[in-house]
Amino acid sequence: MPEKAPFRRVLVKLSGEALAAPDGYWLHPPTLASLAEDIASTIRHGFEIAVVVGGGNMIRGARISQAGWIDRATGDSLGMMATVMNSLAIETALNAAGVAARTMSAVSMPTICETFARQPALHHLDKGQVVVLAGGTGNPYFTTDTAAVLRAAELRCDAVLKATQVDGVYSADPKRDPNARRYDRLSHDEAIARDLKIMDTAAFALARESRLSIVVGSLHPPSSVTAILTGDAPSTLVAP
Ligand SMILES: Nc1ncnc2c1ncn2[C@@H]1O[C@H](COP(=O)(O)OP(=O)(O)OP(=O)(O)O)[C@@H](O)[C@H]1O
Ligand SMILES: O=c1ccn([C@@H]2O[C@H](COP(=O)(O)O)[C@@H](O)[C@H]2O)c(=O)[nH]1
Repeated sequence: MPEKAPFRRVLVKLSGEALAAPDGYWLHPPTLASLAEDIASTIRHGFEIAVVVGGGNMIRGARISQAGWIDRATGDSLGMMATVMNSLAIETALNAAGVAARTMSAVSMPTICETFARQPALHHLDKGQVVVLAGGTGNPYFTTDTAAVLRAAELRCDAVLKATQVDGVYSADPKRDPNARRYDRLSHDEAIARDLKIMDTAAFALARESRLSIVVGSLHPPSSVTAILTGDAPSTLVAP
């Protein structure tokens, strides 16, 4: 059991950009290896980990459909497939780091990975394996933030950790507003009412309904998934 953290089973939401080179797109093997080592360290600290990864290093359906050559639903299908590619890359890096990991996709691809089903996923987690949940919710017009909250609720996680580019939730986007101030803690109601765009409203609303805590922190050193979960790096807690 972790010493400082009040959580044991945590769903880690990684943005797709977390898998890319600092100034690039696609997949960056050294970045993947260091991410896998970070997750391996959380397991040594006693956490049980599920992972959802976004697709922003490859495709976002809303963005590519804006150009007009592809409709939104098809663009979102491409985005969901990007998350499967990212998930398989993380699974590979985790296995190389000595962590048993398996990808389960909401979009059925039986020759490539398991299809997501709740009971087998719970079984894998109970055995201490990392479950990498691919394909978002399996439906267009959603995001992987919403998928993360959905799966965390289904898989009895204690919290979602959104590991991202910034070290918490701010009063405004800190990349745009230098006067934005960071919250240590706020409620789901406050996050929704203040339209704090760190996660989409659907994700916050589902977390509120499921009474699920969301922790937001940075992936950039000296912060890390492990440091956030052990309380050794700053973060914001969104909780009832
Ligand atoms: N109120 C806010 N507090 C903190 N960050 C904010 C806020 N509003 C917007 N942001 C921005 O949100 C970004 C976090 O979103 P991030 O790119 O990690 O997720 P994402 O868009 O879900 O990624 P992906 O699509 O790859 O999963 C931060 O980099 C930050 O600039
Ligand atoms: O449930 C979902 C989740 C995701 N998508 C599509 O995938 C991309 C990538 O996900 P991000 O959360 O933006 O990183 C997203 O833009 C959607 O196009 C989806 O359709 N359904």
